[in-house]
Amino acid sequence: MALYTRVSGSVGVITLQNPPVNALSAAVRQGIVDMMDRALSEPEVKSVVICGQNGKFCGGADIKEFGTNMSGPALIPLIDRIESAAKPVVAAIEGIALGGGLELALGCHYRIAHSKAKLGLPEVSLGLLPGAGGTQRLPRLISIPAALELITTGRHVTAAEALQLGIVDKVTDRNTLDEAVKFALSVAGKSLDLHRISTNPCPHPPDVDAVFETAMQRVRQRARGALAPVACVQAVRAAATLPYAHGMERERELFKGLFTSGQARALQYYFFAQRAVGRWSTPGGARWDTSKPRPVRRAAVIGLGTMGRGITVALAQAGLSVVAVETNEKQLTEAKQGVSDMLERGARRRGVPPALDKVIYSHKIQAVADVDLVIEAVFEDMELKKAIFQQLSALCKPGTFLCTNTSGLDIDELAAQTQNPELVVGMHFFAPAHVMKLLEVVYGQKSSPQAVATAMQIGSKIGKVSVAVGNCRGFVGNRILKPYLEQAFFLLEEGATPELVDKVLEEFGFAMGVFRMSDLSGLDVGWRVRKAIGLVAPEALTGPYARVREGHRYSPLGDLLCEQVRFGQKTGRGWYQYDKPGGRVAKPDPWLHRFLEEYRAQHGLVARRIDHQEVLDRCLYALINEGFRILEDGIAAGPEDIDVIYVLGYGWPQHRGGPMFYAGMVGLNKVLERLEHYHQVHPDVPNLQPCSLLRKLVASGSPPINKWREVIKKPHSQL
Ligand SMILES: CCCCCCC[C@H](O)CC(=O)SCCNC(=O)CCNC(=O)[C@H](O)C(C)(C)COP(=O)([O-])OP(=O)([O-])OC[C@H]1O[C@@H](n2cnc3c(N)ncnc32)[C@H](O)[C@@H]1OP(=O)([O-])[O-]
Repeated sequence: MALYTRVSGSVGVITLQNPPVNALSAAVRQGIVDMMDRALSEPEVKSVVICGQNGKFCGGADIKEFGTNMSGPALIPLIDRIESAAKPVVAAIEGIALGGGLELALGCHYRIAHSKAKLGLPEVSLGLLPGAGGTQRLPRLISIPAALELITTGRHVTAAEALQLGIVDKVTDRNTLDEAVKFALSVAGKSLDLHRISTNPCPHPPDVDAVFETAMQRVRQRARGALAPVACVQAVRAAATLPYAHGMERERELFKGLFTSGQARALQYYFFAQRAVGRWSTPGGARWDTSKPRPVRRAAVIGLGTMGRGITVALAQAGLSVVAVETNEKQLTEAKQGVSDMLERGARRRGVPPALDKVIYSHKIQAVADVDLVIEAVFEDMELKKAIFQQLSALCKPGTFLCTNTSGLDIDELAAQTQNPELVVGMHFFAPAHVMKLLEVVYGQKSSPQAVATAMQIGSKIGKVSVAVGNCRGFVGNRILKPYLEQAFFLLEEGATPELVDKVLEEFGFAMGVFRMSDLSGLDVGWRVRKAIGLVAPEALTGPYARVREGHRYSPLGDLLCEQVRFGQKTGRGWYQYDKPGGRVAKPDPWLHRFLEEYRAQHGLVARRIDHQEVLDRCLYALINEGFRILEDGIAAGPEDIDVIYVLGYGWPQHRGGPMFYAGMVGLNKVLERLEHYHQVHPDVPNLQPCSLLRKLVASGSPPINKWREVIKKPHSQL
């Protein structure tokens, strides 16, 4: 809807009304058309202002309408009509002008923004390009290089930057609508010739071809198979090389191609999935809207290794006071320097003072006595963690939430060490903790709804996407990782190389193949966990049972590499070789290829040619199968939780939506059929046996992903 009022006698004000972000739904578009007609036909009205209600100009096209039968007036002619109006039209931008919202503003003759407003064309992150003239008008207004950068990254700019770039004519700290009305009065009757952006030529840099070539190279490198960034460059090129009308045709054609691509669907699903995870629930009935978090003013972090330092920085940057505890004096001294450096670097980047005074350091655990919440981030060792939880339980003031940053140990076992297990919850950060957007909030059998709600709230306060998950080995992310890694190892045994497996996964769109990723995160981490749970038995490494554990196929390849102190990048050798310890450029290692050959010979394995499809099928479907088990077990409340975790924490390509969405796209019956096939070939690999929920979904006619929850019915423990 849009509301019309007349102010100061001669200014028609059109207010977009569609909470929460005034998206351009059919009703809003119709409202704008009707109200523009009215403003243009009233002789008393000399100029027009368009604004949005509740301090938000417009969040763009209504994404919920995509994929439905879109009705109502089309956006492009609507914007053209505004631009060609004989009366000046001023956009009063408060809050946001994003996507179609900014395109609407670019159709206006003038733009006034509040100093706190954010502007941008983020369509690329939805698998689209600005399809209502944005790719043709923005370069005409702010130059090709600047427009390319904004459109291909989807970056939001502040009002100050928008002014500098020339996107807006004025920035104000006062009431934006009042300022826009004043401005509209001042420009009434003046020529609009220079202010119809589409009629202006597109300014050419002298080296225009080189500009586009560089932009194309950059997006191809970053895109990892995503179509939209490439199409964005092509559309801006059309602005530079074609007259406006033809450029618009090209924009429409490219937009259509993207709109109907599976990638746009995947990215739009992912957009809503990121928001859906905030509406968390647990099998015990705790929910986001009924569980009240408790305010946290002071937090403590125990253990200042890499994770603890990152968590301290994340908390301090969000304005929380942090007591940072490290009992090892040498480590404490290093951590002080490390945390301060990170805070200073972050502050420089964000143009704010560093939050150095938010952190108090101590080498005594007693310093936590007065905090509201503790995050334990010591070494991944159950006995050590148990001892710390016992101490925390005795030391902390009543009601302090006790959280652990374990990446997979049993939350209930830790909670059992405390007097108040309901206050214990997992907060699993991902390295580097001050950068990575994901937080798994792990509830145990006894975690109270308030503890879960508080951890979720802290997550959003520090800028994370928090996902509430149940307690099991590895929680969601690391549990799913296991069968994926396992398949990669098996493929090596059967004849593949790390290079082949990584190439296939990177071509699929993963940020890094499984072996390069293992080298980066350190092979010793998983080795230590496998040792702790008794999987690494030195005497079994060469014997007949070297490749069997608990009756199932097991690959000791990772263990054997660790025996050779090949821990990955940190030791300069892993699945690849590096120039030096800490080196980052992975090079194929002839030693490793020989080692694989000897290993196969030793175990009577005959290498075969493995094609790309098999690598992809086995790695991805094993992972997806575990995802279905997680849903079946109630460890994740819905497929969105798994997808968000996998995209944000494990480098799954966003434009493929996440593993569960991908399964739906491929077709659940195909996933089932392929798993059945591979399980038949490898009956000793239980992870390839299709999970019963997958069978149930297929038997129910493979419903769309938003209907899966209806099929998942499970018994659960109570919170
Ligand atoms: C030839 C064909 C021509 C086609 C024309 C194409 C036009 C154009 O180029 C395409 C577009 O504009 S594409 C669009 C380009 N625009 C974008 O990409 C902007 C996307 N939006 C954002 O980036 C963020 O939502 C904001 C920064 C706006 C607000 O952030 P925040 O304050 O953290 O709040 P929050 O939690 O994020 O959202 C609150 C609620 O609003 C909901 N919602 C939001 N936007 C929506 C939309 N456009 N729609 C519908 N709903 C939208 C959101 O789901 C959530 O709902 P819930 O039910 O409560 O969960």
